[in-house]
Amino acid sequence: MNLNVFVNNFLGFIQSVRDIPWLRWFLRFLALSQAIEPVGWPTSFPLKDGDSFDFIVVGAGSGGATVAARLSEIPQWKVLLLEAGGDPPAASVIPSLFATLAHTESDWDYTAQLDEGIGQSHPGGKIFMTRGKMLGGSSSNNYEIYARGVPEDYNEWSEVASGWDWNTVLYYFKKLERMTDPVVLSNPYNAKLHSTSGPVAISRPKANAVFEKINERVLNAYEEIGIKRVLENNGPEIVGASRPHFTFADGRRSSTAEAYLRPAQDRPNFFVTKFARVTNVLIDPLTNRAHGVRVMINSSEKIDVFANMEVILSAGSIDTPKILMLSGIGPSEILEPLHINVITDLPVGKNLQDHSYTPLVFTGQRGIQTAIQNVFVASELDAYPTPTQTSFLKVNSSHYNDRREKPNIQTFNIHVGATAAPIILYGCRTIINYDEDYCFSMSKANIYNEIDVTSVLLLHPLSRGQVKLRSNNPFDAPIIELGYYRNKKDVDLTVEAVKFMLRLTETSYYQKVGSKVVKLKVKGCEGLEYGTDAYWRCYVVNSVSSILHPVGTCAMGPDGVVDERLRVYNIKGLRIVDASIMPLIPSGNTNIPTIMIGEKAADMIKEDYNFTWR
Ligand SMILES: Cc1cc2nc3c(=O)[nH]c(=O)nc-3n(C[C@H](O)[C@H](O)[C@H](O)COP(=O)(O)OP(=O)(O)OC[C@H]3O[C@@H](n4cnc5c(N)ncnc54)[C@H](O)[C@@H]3O)c2cc1C
Repeated sequence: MNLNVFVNNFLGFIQSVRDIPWLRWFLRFLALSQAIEPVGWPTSFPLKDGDSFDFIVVGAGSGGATVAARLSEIPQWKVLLLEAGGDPPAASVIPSLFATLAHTESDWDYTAQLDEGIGQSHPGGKIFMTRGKMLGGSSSNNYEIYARGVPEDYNEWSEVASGWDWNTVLYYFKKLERMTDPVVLSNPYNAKLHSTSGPVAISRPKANAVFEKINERVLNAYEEIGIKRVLENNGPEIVGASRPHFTFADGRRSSTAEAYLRPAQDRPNFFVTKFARVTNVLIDPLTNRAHGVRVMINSSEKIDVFANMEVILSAGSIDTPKILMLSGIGPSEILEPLHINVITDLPVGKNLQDHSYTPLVFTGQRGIQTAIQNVFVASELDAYPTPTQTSFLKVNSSHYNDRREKPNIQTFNIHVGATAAPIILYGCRTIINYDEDYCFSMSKANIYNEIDVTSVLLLHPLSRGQVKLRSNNPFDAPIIELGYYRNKKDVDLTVEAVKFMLRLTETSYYQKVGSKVVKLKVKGCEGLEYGTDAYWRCYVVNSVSSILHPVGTCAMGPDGVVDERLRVYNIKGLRIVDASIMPLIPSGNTNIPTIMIGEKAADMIKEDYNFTWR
């Protein structure tokens, strides 16, 4: 047993007795020490020009690491996994440090564009579109919120792609999951939806007493405005509020690098090459068969490697469409002006859906004593750094004429003690790219007061964006048009949800502390009277940002890019396994649905080659 395995097992034990304060501190120390030690990740296979494999998987993220590791369970298959980045750094492994990963070498550091007149509080209408560039992809730098979506999401998928209904995908949600929360497991209604034997570790560790008290306060306030409290957000009740579960446990992030690649790395038929950036798929012009990929190794050497059976693209919702278009698969109106030969005209890059959000900031208690909670952030090194609550709700959807049984809004709240203003300013400017006026008005509110930053997320936008090529140079970043609010009904629903959440100031705790909604300086809304309908409409339009869930750019379905078995139309030997295949964005965060896609894809591929694996 190596040191990491031993330490992980030990941490698991300590997690179960973590109410004892000195043990908790010991746990944090160990979490940090094992993250710093860079052992346990797969070593990089030295790829050579002309090498051949059975399957080549491009991108080791939520979808790619999962499908590659599962395919390598068949000993006869030689599986190559190519990843443009390297190992996850310590800040990825330590659960509380995710915010420090933006703009590092582990981030693609893309910028997304808003349409003119939308999101004017972002200089130039630009939003930083962080994507993980390392083993585990965005599962290694995301914010670790655990969400599956609701049954209706997948039943709707199955209307365009058979075999993706809830009952089928639930099997894979359970297959991937190692639920460690005793509260969920001890309730029979909830427990039956969960599993304790999958690779992705899920927890909701008890926080310190100060955080717990704050969580209670916020959840009570939610109840007062009519959002009921539920045991968990992935249980039988599809609307309601709770503390979320997280994709970490035992002081360590459970990315797909951790959950799938580390356990599979010693298989003799499994090869992982890091710092290997694929520029295009090699397609035989006579047969339209994908037979390999062109790869840039260590930013210097360009080589071709070959796939006897299939190439699987798992580069994510931004890079998979980019690679396809550079390979001649995509809309002719984009490829032809760039002098790319069109092999097949498919709606690649279209149908981009994302969860946009509008932040609301509420002031809480005033006084230096509220700064105390910031001290406790350090004590949550192995867990979540702030008190955090999430809720799923269905606000009046008359504008949508929507009868579907699913939530249409998610809220995500982080509570920050007073005097964290410099950190708020940093996050607001550097991570999200709001302008100075906006960020100063937010951080100023926190100098003497604690604040709640409540993001109101639109779960099922009708608007669509698009990923386009900037040029035919594979090293140029693509154009990412988020397309928010192209359909005005999305504005209507968000305004309605924002107004609903404003009622928090009427609840007992918020009243007691004299809570106010912070008047953020939103560009474009200067002349409007605060609190009017016109004001909130302007606020929603111009303070919008991205929760970083782009999906759907290579959608599954008859009008899309892949069929229900994820095979690219008109091309043999080419599949897509990542968030880009989602025909509709689910009711919640997108990491776990993407891992589910990886699990199901692996089984479908095994079936297609007559290996049944259930
Ligand atoms: C900052 C952030 C916070 C988020 N928070 C949450 C959250 O709290 N909960 C949640 O559920 N979801 C969250 N998400 C979303 C979720 O993580 C993603 O939807 C999911 O990881 C997407 O998986 P994927 O496989 O499609 O892409 P990725 O996981 O991004 O994987 C793509 C992989 O392909 C590699 N790649 C790309 N191009 C190439 C190339 N040309 N050659 C070789 N390799 C390449 C990339 O480096 C990457 O490793 C967040 C995302 C981000 C970025």
